[in-house]
Amino acid sequence: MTLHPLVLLSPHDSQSIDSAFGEDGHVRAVEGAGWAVARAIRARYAPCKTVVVCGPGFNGADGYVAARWLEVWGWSVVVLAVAAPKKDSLVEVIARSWRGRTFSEDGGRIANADLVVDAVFGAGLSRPLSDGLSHILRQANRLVAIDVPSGVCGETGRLLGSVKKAELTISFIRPRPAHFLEPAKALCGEIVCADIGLPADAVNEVKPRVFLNEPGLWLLPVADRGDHKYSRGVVSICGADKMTGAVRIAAQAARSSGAGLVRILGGDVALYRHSEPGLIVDDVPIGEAVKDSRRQVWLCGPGLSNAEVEAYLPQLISAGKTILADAGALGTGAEAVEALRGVSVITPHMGEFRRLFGALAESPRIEAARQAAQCVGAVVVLKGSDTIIAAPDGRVAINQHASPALATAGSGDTLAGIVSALLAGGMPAWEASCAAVWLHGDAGIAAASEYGGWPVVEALEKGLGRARQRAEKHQNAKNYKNLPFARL
Ligand SMILES: NC(=O)C1=CN([C@@H]2O[C@H](COP(=O)(O)OP(=O)(O)OC[C@H]3O[C@@H](n4cnc5c(N)ncnc54)[C@H](OP(=O)(O)O)[C@@H]3O)[C@@H](O)[C@H]2O)[C@@H](O)CC1
Ligand SMILES: Nc1ncnc2c1ncn2[C@@H]1O[C@H](COP(=O)(O)OP(=O)(O)O)[C@@H](O)[C@H]1O
Ligand SMILES: [K+]
Repeated sequence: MTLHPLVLLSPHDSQSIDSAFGEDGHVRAVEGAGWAVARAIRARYAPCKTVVVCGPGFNGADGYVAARWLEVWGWSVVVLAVAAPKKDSLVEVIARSWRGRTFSEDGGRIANADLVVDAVFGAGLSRPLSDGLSHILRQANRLVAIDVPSGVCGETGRLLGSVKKAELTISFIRPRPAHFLEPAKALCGEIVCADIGLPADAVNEVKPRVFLNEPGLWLLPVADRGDHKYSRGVVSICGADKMTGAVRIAAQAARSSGAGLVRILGGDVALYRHSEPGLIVDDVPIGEAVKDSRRQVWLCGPGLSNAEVEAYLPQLISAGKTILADAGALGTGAEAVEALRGVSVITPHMGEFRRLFGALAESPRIEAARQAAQCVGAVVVLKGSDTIIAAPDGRVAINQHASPALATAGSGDTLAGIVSALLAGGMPAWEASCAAVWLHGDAGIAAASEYGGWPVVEALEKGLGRARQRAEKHQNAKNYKNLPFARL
């Protein structure tokens, strides 16, 4: 068994791996890690005056090994040991293998260095970085971080103190969630992940819950000769009377991402009937429509007022439909959360999330999404530049495949349409949501390149067919390409 290439290692996973290494294996792992750091640096910088700032734990140990290699290769290196390793510890043994110049006080060396390597603390930081340490690192002109810039919580991307931005961050085995979560993401620079080998026993011990959202994490159903419109899936959308644009955008997105049939029920029926000819528009009571067993998947929320949501949502839930609740269906407070029980997916942006879950919105986004998913019993797609897709069973995907071109009104309706189409195509809720976020991002990237970075929302749906094609091509690939980090 191997560790899935899209796993992101939490500090807890990392500790499981470390315990599987045993003492000898751990020394080899640190040697491998330090060597990888030195190689990544040598590949990017010319030999220069370098200070490696080492902390008391294994992050520091990686730093001592990297210092040793850089010096072997003729670099001018000094170590600044900001905290000594614990007496008689493995880190102390590894630190002794560094025979070069070592200082315990900065004495202006950092400010005068061409390059500073931050080997102070790793991803499992347990308490805030002291002001003294942040002050030392902040003086660096160019900084390379080992594992994470010190002060970053590897699990959540939260900052535990004032953190200096790195140009390059080198991590091991698999990247950390923090590398792709704001605010830490913006401070990591280029991410490199080095393969330092994995003890055989470790794979069974690691129970990964966090993944990078890329094709291969999920499988889209592929077109089949025997397809018919019902096998491709039917999406029904609750029609709005006033904000009709949101409904039409969602409907077009669902059609463009593979739904066999898209129907709008109610709202401004006359207007919908005069919009796109490929839509079916129904003017029957919701109680009637839910009796049709082919209409299992419903999108409820885009463009809807509170009163409209109240007229649709309870009936859909009691009919046992597969529901995506978005926008208008994401009301305020505990009652609104209660009203959502029974839906499969919710897609809040941060404002909607705060409205629904109040104080939970102050937690780091990954924690907030995970807890909200457990609370509602639905997949939570917490939208943003680092969209998080959390399942009630604790799985979380972090999406990087996106573009700021998506920051345009109606873009969320497009996403809701895509998720609905994939649910109707038979994908489970978490996989459908992850895949939809990726397709949405891919369409955004393509539209940005076609329209110089500033596409209107209608441009997104045009890119969805191609986005799906790209995902289908990559989802079976064994060697993952185009990932948002380099491999070493
Ligand atoms: N499996 C892998 O992925 C591999 C990982 N590797 C490397 O191991 C690194 C993780 O090592 P690590 O566990 O020793 O943690 P690290 O941060 O170096 O030190 C913790 C020490 O710092 C202390 N301390 C904490 N916070 C503090 C604060 N604010 N202010 C002051 N002190 C503070 C803390 O004290 P304590 O909380 O115990 O009291 C403890 O003594 C990882 O980042 C990577 O570089 C590779 O070598 C090989 C494979
Ligand atoms: N800077 C950004 N980078 C990547 N994606 C973004 C960015 N800004 C917004 N998005 C995406 O665009 C969509 C906007 O959704 P939403 O705020 O609901 O818009 P609307 O309500 O206008 O349809 C979300 O999927 C979000 O993740
Ligand atoms: K570090």
